[in-house]
Amino acid sequence: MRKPIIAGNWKMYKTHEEAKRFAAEVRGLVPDAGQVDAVICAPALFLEQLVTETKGQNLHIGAQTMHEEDSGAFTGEISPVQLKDIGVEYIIIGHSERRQYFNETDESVNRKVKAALAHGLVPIMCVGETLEQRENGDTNRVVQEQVKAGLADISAADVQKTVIAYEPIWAIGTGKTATAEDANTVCQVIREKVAELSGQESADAVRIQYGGSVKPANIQELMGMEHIDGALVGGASLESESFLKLLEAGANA
Ligand SMILES: O=C(CO)COP(=O)(O)O
Repeated sequence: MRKPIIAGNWKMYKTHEEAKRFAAEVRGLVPDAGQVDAVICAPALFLEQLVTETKGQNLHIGAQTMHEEDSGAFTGEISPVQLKDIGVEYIIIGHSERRQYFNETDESVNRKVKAALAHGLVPIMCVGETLEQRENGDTNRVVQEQVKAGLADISAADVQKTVIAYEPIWAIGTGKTATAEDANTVCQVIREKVAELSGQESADAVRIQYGGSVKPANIQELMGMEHIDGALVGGASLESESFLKLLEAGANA
């Protein structure tokens, strides 16, 4: 069985003080590691502090993007080596907001996924269609192409360590969720693509999250679906109370 993974994506929210308060509020309340992997992907500024403040708990810290090189003259960027050095364990790669506003492409996503794996970070690789693509019946083709390009030249052992997040762009921050059945269908399409690219063992092991307006009220139904192994959550991960409810639902899935 695949262990559920619930990850919060704080995006560009919270002050230093608010991040600190969140860590204090969840202390001692995170379900244990046998039940669920719990992750917070925070703004880079707060990563080191959060790693320290969550030590010894089943709450793992991730970044929201990174550069693929180990070091170099890339003003403003952060490398996998630097993230690993301060105790970061997860990295979101190719979020639709990065693809839309920061020119990330399937090719750069692939380079970053490889770099993350090479440095022992767990990549959460995001895929998903726009509303227009969905309305044109292109959803399956779009996500299959993103998965194929994103996982190009990655060994089966590394594919099995990767988390794929299916986030339909029209469902992000809009309050619109894909129905659990629709989300499950696309996650199944992704799993079948992984089987074709990397073998059945990879497809059985790879964890696929759904993301897009996930909240305590709908997570249970989503987690009940065969091909949905977790959630990547924006808005509902910002408050400790709702994040803990999401973890609880993940632990009981
Ligand atoms: O983009 C998301 C997580 O990466 C989803 O955001 P919301 O949960 O706020 O819709």
